[in-house]
Amino acid sequence: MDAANYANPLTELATILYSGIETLLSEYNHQGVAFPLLSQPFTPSPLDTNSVVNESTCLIIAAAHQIIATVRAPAESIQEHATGAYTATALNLCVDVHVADILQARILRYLSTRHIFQEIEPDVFANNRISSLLIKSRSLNEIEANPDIEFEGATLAGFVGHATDECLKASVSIVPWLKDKSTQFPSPFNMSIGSSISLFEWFVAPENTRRLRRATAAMTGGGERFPATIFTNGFNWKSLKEDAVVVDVGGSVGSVTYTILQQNKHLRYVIQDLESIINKEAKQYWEEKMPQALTDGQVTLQVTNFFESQPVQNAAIYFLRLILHDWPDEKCLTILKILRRAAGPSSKLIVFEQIMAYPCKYSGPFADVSNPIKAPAPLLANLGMGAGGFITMIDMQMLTLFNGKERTVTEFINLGSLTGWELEDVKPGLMNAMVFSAV
Ligand SMILES: C[S@@+](CC[C@H](N)C(=O)[O-])C[C@H]1O[C@@H](n2cnc3c(N)ncnc32)[C@H](O)[C@@H]1O
Repeated sequence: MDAANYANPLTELATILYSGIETLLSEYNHQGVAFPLLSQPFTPSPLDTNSVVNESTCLIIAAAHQIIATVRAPAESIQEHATGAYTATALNLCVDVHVADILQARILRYLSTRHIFQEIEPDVFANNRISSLLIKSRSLNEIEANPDIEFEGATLAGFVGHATDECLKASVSIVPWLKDKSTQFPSPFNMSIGSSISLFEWFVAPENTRRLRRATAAMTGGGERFPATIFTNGFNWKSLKEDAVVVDVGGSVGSVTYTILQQNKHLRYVIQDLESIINKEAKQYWEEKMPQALTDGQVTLQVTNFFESQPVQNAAIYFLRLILHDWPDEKCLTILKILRRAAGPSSKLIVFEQIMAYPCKYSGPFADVSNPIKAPAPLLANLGMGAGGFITMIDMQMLTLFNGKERTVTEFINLGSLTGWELEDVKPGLMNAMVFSAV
């Protein structure tokens, strides 16, 4: 058939790209805010969570990536992806020797070419909007005097350190682990360290203390990257009566509880995690943020292993934020069964996680929240790198570290129905709030 009969996907992609850019710029204009420049350091803006900005950004990124994949020589695409470890390694060095803070390394040319840092004249580098996020919140003098504070408030530096150290080393074991059908190791990470202890137990060893602090900073701050409304509007907390109990299962320091508590002072909260987290990081977090919540009993920190028991019976709410994705199905079933046994008839379970969208069409239950932005053809249904990039990256990280996974809405429904929980509501958003009732 004559090629001229086909609409050229490149032309359609360019139309999506242009119209996305027009929408984006007109929203900034409308709000009276200048569009940020790549060459300027990052500063938070009220438009960071604006829904028009978010939607047009997803469309622009999806179209731009698809254009690049279409026009770039396929061999070049393969080579760039296959050597992604260099980007990771270069970022690792930046965080480890504080390059974003002092700007000295030659390796910066590699990153500047990928728009992380900028080379403003030969051999002179400066931070840009992207690299500025690696600057730690404490000064280098403060960190030298007290290395324990290195990652305090340094979310992205924490994420880079975690992703480019233990995750990168473990990723080398993905292939041998997948190929070895008789492996005794629960995950590629375990194969890389030659032991079956979980990442969380491994972090407890004294030589991994810095890694634990780094990963905790990434997780806590990772929580802050999601607007507070995901948690505060994910459920009608005001509908719960005075002193109703909310249990944050595997809550780490309890940063989600803290967010919910700010608007719901009428409730009581229990934050549960392993001993190493509860007795140190979590205690420190609450003593700094809200010490009276611990003394007056509004917040209880409780050492609990979610595979073994649930000490709080008949709570109004049990919630799990970013827990199920750490574990394979059979482990999730254990966690959910233990919660179901402790639950009363009106207890609810809330799972805060992202839902994995299919890159192809999906029209089953909760399809609207699974693919919230309608993707115009010829974009992928999950918007490719415009929306599906982050969750598929985290999915690989979960596979590497835990043999865990990001799940589709169907997979969440199935986990619930096997353990006595029925999915009754899903709130859309950057992260979804899935509300299950006990059946
Ligand atoms: C990905 S983090 C999520 C933390 C928290 N829910 C959040 O969103 O900030 C997973 C948490 O599960 C905790 N954890 C791992 N195994 C556990 C277990 N067996 N019992 C209780 N908590 C556990 C870890 O210590 C860690 O804090």
